[in-house]
Amino acid sequence: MAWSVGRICKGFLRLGLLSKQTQLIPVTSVSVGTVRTAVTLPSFLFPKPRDFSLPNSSWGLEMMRMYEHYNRQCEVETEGGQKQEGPWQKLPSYNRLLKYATGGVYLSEMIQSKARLFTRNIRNPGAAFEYVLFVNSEEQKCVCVLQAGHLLEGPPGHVHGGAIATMIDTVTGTHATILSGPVMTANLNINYRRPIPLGSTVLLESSLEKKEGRKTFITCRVTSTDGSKLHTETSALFLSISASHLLSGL
Ligand SMILES: CCCCCCCCCC(=O)SCCNC(=O)CCNC(=O)[C@H](O)C(C)(C)COP(=O)(O)OP(=O)(O)OC[C@H]1O[C@@H](n2cnc3c(N)ncnc32)[C@H](O)[C@@H]1OP(=O)(O)O
Repeated sequence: MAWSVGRICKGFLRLGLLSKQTQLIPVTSVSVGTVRTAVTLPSFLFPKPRDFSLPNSSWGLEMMRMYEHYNRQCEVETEGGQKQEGPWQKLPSYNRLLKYATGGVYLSEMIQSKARLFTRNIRNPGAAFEYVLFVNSEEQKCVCVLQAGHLLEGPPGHVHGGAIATMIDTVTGTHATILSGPVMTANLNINYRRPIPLGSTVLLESSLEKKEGRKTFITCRVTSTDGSKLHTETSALFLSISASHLLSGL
């Protein structure tokens, strides 16, 4: 099992680099007696996975505007007219993580399970979490543009606090993974300052505060897209873990 855990680790570690280099290679693993072996299946058996972070018909004007604002900065033109990577990089988003990680090899139990990423398991576009993440490696920042759909209601007309916490965990967790490799959330400390209207588009901005050994401390602010309204402030602690810790469910 050591080799497959190693590959899974690699998949996690590459998460932050996926958008341009990702080669989607469907690989499965089968168990024969006690020996587990990797089998590459012909790609025509697999549909191309959907990248949920691409625009769809449910995205409103503000969601599109903010998406384009950051997407434009993923590729810039030099004075000589050459295209090169910009300061931001868009992260793709699938409804399962390991299945589509580069070189992804995963356990047979996982193939058969019906597990889906919580934030990407509602098929109806615009109904719940519509979001896209961008990462800025130089500034060690992540930004998420979120359009909160009608199924996320908590107080009438406003977004549920748990749904907000889910998105904060997703953004800071992704950011911590990019910075530190496999991690788990140990602590999320959220101050809810101002409710978020259902259907609105907001920004989640995540910044590295510090790293101390296995600990990665991240802060995250949720604001209106023009930055004038502060909705929540969060400090989060992530602890680096070994992939075997994650897979053994300890
Ligand atoms: C690519 C990703 C994309 C997906 C994004 C979604 C991200 C979603 C992320 C999650 O939601 S993860 C799921 C929610 N989190 C959990 O279920 C974690 C459950 N808790 C654990 O598994 C363990 O408690 C944990 C791995 C977090 C820590 O256990 P360890 O045994 O590795 O650490 P240990 O308890 O020995 O503590 C190590 C250090 O951290 C400190 N620590 C641990 N938990 C803490 C805590 N809660 N608050 C403050 N400090 C804490 C602890 O005091 C100690 O400090 P010192 O080294 O300075 O002594």
